[in-house]
Amino acid sequence: MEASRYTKAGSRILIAVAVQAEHDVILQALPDHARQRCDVIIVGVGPASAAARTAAHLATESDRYRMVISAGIGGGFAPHAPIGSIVLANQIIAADLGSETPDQGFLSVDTLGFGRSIISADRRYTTELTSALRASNIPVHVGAVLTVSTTTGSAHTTAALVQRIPDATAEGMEGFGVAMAAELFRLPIMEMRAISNEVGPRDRDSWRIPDALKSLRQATRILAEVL
Ligand SMILES: O=C(O)c1cccc(C(=O)CC[C@H]2O[C@@H](n3cnc4c(=O)[nH]cnc43)[C@H](O)[C@@H]2O)c1
Repeated sequence: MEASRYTKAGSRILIAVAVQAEHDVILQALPDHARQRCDVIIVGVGPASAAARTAAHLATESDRYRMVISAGIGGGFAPHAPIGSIVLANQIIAADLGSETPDQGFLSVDTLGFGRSIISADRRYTTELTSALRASNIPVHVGAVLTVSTTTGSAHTTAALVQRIPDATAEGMEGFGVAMAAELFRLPIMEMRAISNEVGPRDRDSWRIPDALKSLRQATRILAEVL
């Protein structure tokens, strides 16, 4: 959806994260001037919780905002998005919203005619933030960020996702929910993921959460300059 379709003219930025650790990192990274213009809310893990809590927040406050950002740690698709890098979404895709079939593979809700599974991120701010991150030597990749209800945990599912969505760059569990809520209130959306693990066979011990949170902190400082 293009920016011209949005009608709200608030001045604040709403940043939606899944868990407390992400909230604390982002809030601490925001300089004072930016903290006065941003609200960081915890919306829980998964798209349903994220959609419900973001929409509940916006239901009474949407006129205050001009942008919603889904942010947090995420899985990166190799070789595009290594651990510690930042991924910005150009498209936010509900990757498991559809139907499995015995003969045609996965059919998205779009194909089934039940709704849609892709929301475009705000192009202008995503481009500006990408440039600013690159100028600060923070590794950043722009591509599709998938929202899943079940964290991908096998080589088979990873391969199937990449085959279906060749631009798959990162994976999280909240982006599409936050984006649906933002769109309901006609607000532009961005998604920013700091990569903690490679998407693939589940190995929780290999998740580098401190590295990802450090990247999230650095990227948030740059975000504050751009917004
Ligand atoms: O244990 C901690 O210290 C801690 C700190 C920050 C975040 C967490 C989480 O477990 C956050 C869960 C959150 O992470 C996203 N995520 C990360 N990797 C993946 C993935 O490979 N596939 C899907 N989602 C991923 C997701 O958005 C979860 O909500 C723990």
